[in-house]
Amino acid sequence: MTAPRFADVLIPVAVDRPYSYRIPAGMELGPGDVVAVPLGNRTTLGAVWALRDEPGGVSHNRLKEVAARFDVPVVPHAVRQLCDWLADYTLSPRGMVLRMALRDPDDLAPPKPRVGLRVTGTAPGRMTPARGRLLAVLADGLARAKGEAAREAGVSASVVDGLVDEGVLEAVLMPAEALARLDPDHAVAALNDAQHAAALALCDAVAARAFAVQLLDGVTGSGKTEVYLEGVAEALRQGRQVLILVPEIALTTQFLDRFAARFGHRPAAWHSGVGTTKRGRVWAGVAAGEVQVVIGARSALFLPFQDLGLVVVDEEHEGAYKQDDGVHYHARDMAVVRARLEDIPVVLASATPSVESRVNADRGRYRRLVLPERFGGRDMPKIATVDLRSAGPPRTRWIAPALEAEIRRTVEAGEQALLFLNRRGYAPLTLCRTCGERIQCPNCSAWLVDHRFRRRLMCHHCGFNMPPLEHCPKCDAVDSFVACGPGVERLAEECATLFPEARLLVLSSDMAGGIERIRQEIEAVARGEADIVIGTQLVAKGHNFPNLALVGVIDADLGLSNADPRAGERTFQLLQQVVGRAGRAKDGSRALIQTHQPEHPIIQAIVRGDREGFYEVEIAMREAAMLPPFGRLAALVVSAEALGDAQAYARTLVRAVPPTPEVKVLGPAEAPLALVRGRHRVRLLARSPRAFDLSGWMRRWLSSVEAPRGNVRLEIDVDPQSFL
Ligand SMILES: Nc1ncnc2c1ncn2[C@@H]1O[C@H](COP(=O)(O)OP(=O)(O)OP(=O)(O)O)[C@@H](O)[C@H]1O
Ligand SMILES: [Zn+2]
Repeated sequence: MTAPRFADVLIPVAVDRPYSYRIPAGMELGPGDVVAVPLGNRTTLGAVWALRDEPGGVSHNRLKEVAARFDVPVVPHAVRQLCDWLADYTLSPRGMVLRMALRDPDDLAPPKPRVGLRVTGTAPGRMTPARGRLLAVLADGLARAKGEAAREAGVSASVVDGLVDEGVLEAVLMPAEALARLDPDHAVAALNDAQHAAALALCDAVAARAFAVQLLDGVTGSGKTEVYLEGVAEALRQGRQVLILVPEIALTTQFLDRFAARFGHRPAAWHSGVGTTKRGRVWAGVAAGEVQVVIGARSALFLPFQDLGLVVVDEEHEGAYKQDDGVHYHARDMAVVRARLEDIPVVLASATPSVESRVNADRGRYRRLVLPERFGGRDMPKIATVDLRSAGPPRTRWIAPALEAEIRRTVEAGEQALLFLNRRGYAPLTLCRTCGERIQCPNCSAWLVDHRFRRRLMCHHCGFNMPPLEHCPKCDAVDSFVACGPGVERLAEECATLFPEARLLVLSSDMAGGIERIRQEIEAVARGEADIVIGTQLVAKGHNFPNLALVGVIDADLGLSNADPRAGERTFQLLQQVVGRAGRAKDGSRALIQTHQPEHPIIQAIVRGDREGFYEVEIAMREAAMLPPFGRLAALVVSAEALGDAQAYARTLVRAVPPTPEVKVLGPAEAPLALVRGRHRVRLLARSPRAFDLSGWMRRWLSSVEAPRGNVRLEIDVDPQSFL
């Protein structure tokens, strides 16, 4: 057999098809190899998608040659299949999907050899206390990195340099740092019966080495983490790798510590906050099979695991798993796809499973593992509503008397209260008292949010910001602005007035100091170093605050009012999660929910702790309306600098809709967010039954229409989560 002479190479740009190249004599290529190929007048990176004896389509002589093959990990078979699958399903150019699965070979260079210092035996000419401390640290004769030695001895780097100059210390090469091995039996947790049963089922699934989806459905604080860590342990015993996806990886220090307590070491982390060098090492380690467990954000789905044995998706209901720019994909769903391609089990864990996952479990496609009670028999918080229509706070205040009394009681008892308000900044709207003008973003159909800590008015959609105004732009009145509605900063102001003695902490994703500061503050809350915590949805997610006894929801109606078909589900999940932060270590916890509609079925389901009731009603509603998972949806957003251009292209699309009884195309309609970043947005929505190949149909439809021209853009979102 002769070696194939042509290679189809996929390039990580917005193209859907691989290009054919000639393989130069002497070069051996395999599928997934990372190569350099000429493209136009430059050389670009690509991955070998297929090998052939005949070129695909183009005549032989015009074909260019593959320029080089890089000695880096290949894109594994399962990842190539995942790219193909994801591109087909989401109607994204395959090259853009590959982009998420490729690393620049420069970032994968083996780590530089480490240089250490050790004593030579020569005595220093002059002794100082600092030199003495340094030599004492190095007295064992072992080499240490310069910074490490200086830190351990508490001396400056110049002290070290001085001794090197005198020949007292010498530089030596140190062996590469070996990766710590995780020990599946390092500290096995004692599980309760429900945990034990669920863990056994997981371990069996891992041992079976076959595709299966487990929905780990356990109330908040039931100990889901301990359960899936047993699945991780089983995969480690089998010598296989594990991927754990989390929605907000930067805030998972608590999890990393728990993991280390269970297995002896932390897992490798993969997210945008990890530096390029470190990422390159994780990538290479994953490909070599040396990195055993990765905890990562959604992009970790594309890592080149050599022998993946289990995927865990924690907080599977989280909206953060949906990527809403570039390639629109849902990392939970793609985790299931990857598990199927690898033929391994996947665990979806949540206290509030998505309706999709719950329906899959009810239909028997997923196996449901239930933890019905909190670990240690802890009570769920006692939940009550505050009817804002009759028992609300005085004007321009947001904390009703009943909630105020509860907060006082809590703080006086030395426990923590958490006030939840899903609105960043001071006030969502600034209004001119004289003429009624509302201050809007110049680029978006959105109000500017008053951020007093930063002294800026900011747009939450495009990032536009400006200093607070003195004159009204419309009527020129001076000092005429009033802040309307509450944000977390304003709530903090109210708390400071009501509870001047209490230690207040505001947790919001836009705080100065970024993610690192938020991480520290979350740890401080967990240690009990705040009496009243005021937070956005950031605080609702998976944290363990042992001293937290009261949760107050300032405005439960926020998510209920809009026309988004997922609003009900999202509100239920968010409220259930935030209420579930209370009483995790002690009984007697409470939650108060302020609402204008205490009779609303979702609020009622929360108050009564009636999860099953919620799912029953929500599932019936989705089925009646043919909404996911009973029907399929795909959103198309046409945007342009001029509204007319966007509308014209949207109408062109509608005219070309192939007549198909299964599919209904709704729109065009102005998007709820009609203007973003200076672009006008018009939406279409395609809906089909579940059993219909909507992606394939869309591809046929769109290929019959001319691509948008000029500044008109078309964005496609299959299975949309957001309806803005
Ligand atoms: N078997 C166990 N032994 C000791 N402690 C446990 C065990 N299981 C759970 N816990 C403790 O119970 C608490 C809740 O567990 P965990 O955080 O895993 O719950 P969860 O189900 O993930 O909750 P949530 O969905 O609210 O995030 C934690 O403090 C955890 O350490
Ligand atoms: Zn804006």
